Amino acid sequence: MVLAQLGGSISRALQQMSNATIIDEKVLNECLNEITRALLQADVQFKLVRDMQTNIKKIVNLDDLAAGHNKRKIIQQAIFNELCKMLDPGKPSFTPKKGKTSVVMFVGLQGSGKTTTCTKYAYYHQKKGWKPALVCADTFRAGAFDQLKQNATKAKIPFYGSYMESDPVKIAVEGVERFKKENCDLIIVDTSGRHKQEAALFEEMRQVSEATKPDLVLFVMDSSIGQAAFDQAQAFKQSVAVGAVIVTKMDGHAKGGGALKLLLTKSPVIFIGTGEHMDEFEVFDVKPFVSRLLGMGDWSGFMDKIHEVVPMDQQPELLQKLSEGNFTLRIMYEQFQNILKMGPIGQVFSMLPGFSAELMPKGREKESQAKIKRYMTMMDSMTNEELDSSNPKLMNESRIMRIARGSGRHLREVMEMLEEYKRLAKIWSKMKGLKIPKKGEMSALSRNMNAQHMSKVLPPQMLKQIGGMGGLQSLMKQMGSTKDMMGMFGGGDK
Ligand SMILES: Nc1nc2c(ncn2[C@@H]2O[C@H](COP(=O)(O)OP(=O)(O)OP(=O)(O)O)[C@@H](O)[C@H]2O)c(=O)[nH]1
Repeated sequence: MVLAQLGGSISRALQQMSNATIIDEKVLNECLNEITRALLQADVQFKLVRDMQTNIKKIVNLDDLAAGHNKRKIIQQAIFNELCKMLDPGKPSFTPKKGKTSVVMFVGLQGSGKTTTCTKYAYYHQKKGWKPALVCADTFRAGAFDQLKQNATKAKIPFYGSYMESDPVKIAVEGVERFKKENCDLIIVDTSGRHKQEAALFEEMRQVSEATKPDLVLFVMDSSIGQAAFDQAQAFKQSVAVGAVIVTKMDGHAKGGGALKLLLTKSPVIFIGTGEHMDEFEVFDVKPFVSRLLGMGDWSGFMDKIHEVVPMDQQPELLQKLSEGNFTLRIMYEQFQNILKMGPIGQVFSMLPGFSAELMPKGREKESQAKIKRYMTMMDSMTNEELDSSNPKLMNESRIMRIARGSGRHLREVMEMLEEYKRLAKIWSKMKGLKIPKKGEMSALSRNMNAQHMSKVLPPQMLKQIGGMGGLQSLMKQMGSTKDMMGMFGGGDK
């Protein structure tokens, strides 16, 4: 991920501050300078960074803080809040409603990932029960219709386009009309990204927009081209009313942290593209994003993924088992299955408490995926009794040898897998008693979650940093919602 380096620098600065015995002006300044350096290197505007620093210093007035105050906690929270504030454009964009027809027009220069993103956007909604459809109004690039057709067919999404017609406005109107008649609730119009002359492209965008009257115009921005993407956005905004932005190729490394700057656009960023595949596409939500940027996990994102991929009828059972705190090998097996199903493994791992660092080192996704598959093969050689037991003593030497023989793996590998199980079981046992919300009931987490649970889930070091139970309780009160808390601290036990 492009931003991993930036996130690493910021969390290192926070960690260094936390390690200091006394938090004084010097320690605070060092921490803020480190963060400032990291943000400037990430190409964030100087003024924004300076304002952020001033705000944090205003909130964290060390002289005014009585000795009893937990300074580390206050500083960390101020930094988290300021980063969120910096990334939040404030005004939400138009949001299509399921069951009610909306037309969404995609604009962006050729190569930005527009056609791919159209399909990802359609597929994302289709998985959530929408009836999307794709219209190819790019008549300039030969092959544009074929590309859309191929993507749409793969995802089983209806599409419209023409090899013969050269007027994009005509095709756009025909496509939109047809899919309105077919009661599609999300009609996506893909447009051209190139013309012989730039002015002609913008004129075409204006005409397609005027004729189809889109409810939302989405600008697709390529994160790997840095500043140039901004200038493009400005040019498009002059011809059509861009309502929101999708930033693509956030998985690349080309422009380093420059991608963070792209998230600071005046139009809200609503999704990010994180790979070439259909499901490498994520909702962009500021708080969980910042929390992941700082390496703290994203509990709510993980819950959403669970709801997305685990069959409805199996969800209550799995969540119930997890909340009982009996983490058996079978549950681990099922979780591995789900992880593999969830698609891009790297995306999911960073959301899971306890899974991220050990099992899934950054940049070694393929290796980790292979490791999971290996673990699953070994578990295939286990008996039901072994899979359903949460008693670690059951796995004696002769059982381990049998499993190794049965799966054709080394004894050492079986032991490694069992160690991994023990590590995860320890983390998940701390979730015992936690009521896990049903689909669409994220707020229930707030009601059901209390500081007691949180204190069990948090790494002890982090709990100490926020001032133990007392600090945690007041922090939760201040934050108002435990969803945010879980977003912030879902990183789990390390
Ligand atoms: N790594 C990565 N590649 C992406 C992402 N989104 C799109 N791509 C790739 O970017 C390239 C260009 O994507 P297209 O969808 O063809 O680009 P386009 O903007 O539609 O181009 P035109 O149709 O000519 O306007 C393709 O190789 C895509 O697979 C992303 O999020 N990450």
